[in-house]
Amino acid sequence: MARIEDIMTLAPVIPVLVIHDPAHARPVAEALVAGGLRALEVTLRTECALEVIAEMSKVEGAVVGAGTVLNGDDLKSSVDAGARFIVSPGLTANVAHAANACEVPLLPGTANASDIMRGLDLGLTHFKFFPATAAGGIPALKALSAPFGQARFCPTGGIKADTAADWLGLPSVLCVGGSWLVPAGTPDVAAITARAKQAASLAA
Ligand SMILES: O=C(O)C(=O)C[C@H](O)[C@H](O)COP(=O)(O)O
Repeated sequence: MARIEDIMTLAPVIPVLVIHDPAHARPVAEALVAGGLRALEVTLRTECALEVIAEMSKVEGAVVGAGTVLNGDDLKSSVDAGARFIVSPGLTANVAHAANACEVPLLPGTANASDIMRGLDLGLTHFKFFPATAAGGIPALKALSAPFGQARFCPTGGIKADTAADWLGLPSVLCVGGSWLVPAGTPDVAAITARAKQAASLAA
């Protein structure tokens, strides 16, 4: 089983993907991998998300995970579809236990000290910080990182191409997540690869 830190350090940015058409899965994944982003988070926000996970998993170099995983059932169907890591907007014992049972790395969302302490109790040390900008931005994550020296984060929510580097400058941040790489609509693969290259070149 891979460790979540191995997934988080594949590249400085994890694209958060909302894909409405399974036909877009492979071109989008190929464009992102070509730009240097290998860990891809497919959110379970669309009907076809599990199919998209299966399709993207066929792309060489792609390490495809599921996002918006809200419970154990979501987690199990994502793993069955081929997800190699799991991202959740929050942290519940239900999802953490399901991840252990399925032996899949988990990146659960935390927004405050109590969330992080619940995660530490469950044996977790790597967390999403969500919603990063709305939950207080960089000052909030700096303050939260102080008492939790062992914790490492992937801030997500409101981060864009021009703010990612500031977050990546924090010692507790291994990578950031964001949906800016693949805007809604028919994918422009050249533009996606260009954005991915820019993101991949950021210092983690
Ligand atoms: O769907 C999930 O599992 C989430 O937790 C939310 C997403 O990670 C953010 O919505 C991405 O944020 P933006 O980059 O601001 O679009």
